[in-house]
Amino acid sequence: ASYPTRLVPHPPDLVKWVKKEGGFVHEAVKIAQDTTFGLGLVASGEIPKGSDLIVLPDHVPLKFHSDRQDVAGSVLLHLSHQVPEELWAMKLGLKLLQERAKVGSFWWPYISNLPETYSVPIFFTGEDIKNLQYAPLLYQVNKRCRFLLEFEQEVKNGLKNLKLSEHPFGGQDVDASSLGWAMSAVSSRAFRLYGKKLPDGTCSDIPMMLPLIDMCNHSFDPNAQIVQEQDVGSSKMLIKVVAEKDIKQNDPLLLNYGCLSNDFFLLDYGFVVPSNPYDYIELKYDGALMDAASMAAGVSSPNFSAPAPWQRQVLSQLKLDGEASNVKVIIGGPELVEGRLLSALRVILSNDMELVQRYDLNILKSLSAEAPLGVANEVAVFRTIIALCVIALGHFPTKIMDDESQMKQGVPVSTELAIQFRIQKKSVIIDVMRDLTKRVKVLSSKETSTA
Ligand SMILES: C[S@@+](CC[C@H](N)C(=O)[O-])C[C@H]1O[C@@H](n2cnc3c(N)ncnc32)[C@H](O)[C@@H]1O
Repeated sequence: ASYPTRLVPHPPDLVKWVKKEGGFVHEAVKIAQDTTFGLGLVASGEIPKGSDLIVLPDHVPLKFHSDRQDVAGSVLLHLSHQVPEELWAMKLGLKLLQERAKVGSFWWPYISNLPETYSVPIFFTGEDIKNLQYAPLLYQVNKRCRFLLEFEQEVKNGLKNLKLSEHPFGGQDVDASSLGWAMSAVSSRAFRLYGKKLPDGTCSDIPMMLPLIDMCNHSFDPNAQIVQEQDVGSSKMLIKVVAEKDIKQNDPLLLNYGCLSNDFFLLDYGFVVPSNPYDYIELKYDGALMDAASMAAGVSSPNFSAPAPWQRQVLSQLKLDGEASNVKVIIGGPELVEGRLLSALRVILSNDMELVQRYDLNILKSLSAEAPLGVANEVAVFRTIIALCVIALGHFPTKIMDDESQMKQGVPVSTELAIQFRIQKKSVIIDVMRDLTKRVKVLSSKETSTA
């Protein structure tokens, strides 16, 4: 359990503040320390399904808004334009930093209740980043770290020579570490909700920080959910948390943050979900790798490196070959084997062009389509994927057993998170291997019983 300290030692009472601002908080909703996930919301009594738990009026959420009329506003807007879209949390983070620095900010009761530190990997030591042992995440972490260092320079340049009255951060120094704090505060707590109605009737999707609501921890089996409603008699939106189930006394109030892989849980929220059904590993669809795997699986002279023209055609339909190709494929998650990889293997391991062309590609992509190109083909496909899994496991420098004994020795929080993360990635691979081994057994018994 970790209990990050808050920005100030004794922050104001958030529940009282939300009520004072015209919001509603169910009398049985309390902030509690006793969860394993830091602070959380807990029911102090029974709450029936359908009850409103928290209602926030429109002016309480913190959104990116910048007044271009004043200099400070336009400086902030200019800086925000330099943040790439995928790092939207940094954009709202600029607003958060501005409010954090402002004396008498409307949001101070909220901001002072935010954690002082975050366990996201941008704050890991170089050693712990390596401890993740998984290249796609290392890449993302390094990208974010690089961005923060470059953005620090942009911000410093943008703030140079400004008068105090024009300074968006009240004259305070802003560096990579404070930018990282703000980005993590937002990525771990903001929700993307409907913004204003656009002229075409659709709604824009805007990130916002929701005071008090963001004290709810995550579960894939939540008992509460966020809903947006039009306020009666006005055009303003209310944001509510509603009980999705009957809630018992002492139950934590839990929201589903999204069906995300552990890469995103760790990068954005600083935690890892054990046995996460949405976790997966990324592989590259590469002819040489596929040949190696299928040979290890007992296929004699596979032709992944030199597919026949009709097979290449299918590969390019699957965007695994040709100009606009995307060779990143995934194993694990709800699909178990990405449809593009499964169908590519089925097609390349078949030499029956006519049979392949009889099928819709969507059927060939589906694991529930039973051995569409024959049992022998399906067995070769599954064995090849199992061999791919063995190769992928071999890329991790340690085994799960080593990881577990390292954890038992007692390690710092960030090392523990890195080890948990890589244990989960390896478990995803092992689970896929187990599942496919079972399928191979079933298929082989079918083959022998029909033989
Ligand atoms: C929206 S905040 C929830 C309130 C937070 N616990 C606090 O102390 O302010 C999200 C953070 O809570 C923690 N958290 C939420 N759900 C979690 C879970 N299922 N497992 C581990 N940590 C969790 C993580 O630190 C995450 O970044």
